[in-house]
Amino acid sequence: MAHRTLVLGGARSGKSAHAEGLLAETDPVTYVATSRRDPSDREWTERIAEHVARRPDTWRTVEAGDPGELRRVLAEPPDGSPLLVDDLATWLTGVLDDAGAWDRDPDALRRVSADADALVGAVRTCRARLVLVSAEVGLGIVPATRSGRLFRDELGALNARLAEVCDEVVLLVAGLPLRLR
Ligand SMILES: Nc1nc2c(ncn2[C@@H]2O[C@H](COP(=O)(O)OP(=O)(O)OP(=O)(O)O)[C@@H](O)[C@H]2O)c(=O)[nH]1
Repeated sequence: MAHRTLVLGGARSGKSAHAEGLLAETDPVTYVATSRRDPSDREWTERIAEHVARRPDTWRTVEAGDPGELRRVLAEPPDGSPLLVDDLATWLTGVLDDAGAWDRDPDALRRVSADADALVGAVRTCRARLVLVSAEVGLGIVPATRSGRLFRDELGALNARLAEVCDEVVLLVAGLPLRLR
């Protein structure tokens, strides 16, 4: 069995469901949610509620909207249980927000880079079975905004580094898994 799996895919590709399926026979699982809740955003709140409703009752959820929280969970997985991290694109959004990096300030970008290094290191040394979900956003047209291009580039680089430290890598396209490693 793979120890570290990276599940990539575009929006609505079915990557979360695929990742959940990989751990369906395992119980309990710690689900690490990296997105930040925003009560003013009804659509996002409903999406999260759908996720919560479809997870087995026995799974534990860790709210890791603070990017550093993910590192802490990877270093000390609760009860050594398998971890499902959903997802690295929202984790990166939080890092870019917190660093104030959207305008490409060099110091802010250095902080982003340091956080990415620390994350990759924490994934490499994580002792628990680990399934990481991340978005593949590099296949469409070049984003019109500087911030859009920054996000696309930073996420593409992060995904490549995560793939290096995972023993299994899968790309979801139209709900179908394509095994890359
Ligand atoms: N804060 C929080 N976020 C959650 C929770 N459950 C799921 N999420 C977030 O929901 C997001 C996934 O939403 P989806 O709508 O499935 O993503 P998608 O990319 O459009 O669709 P798929 O590719 O099909 O997975 C991830 O960023 C998760 O962090 C939760 O309990 N709390």
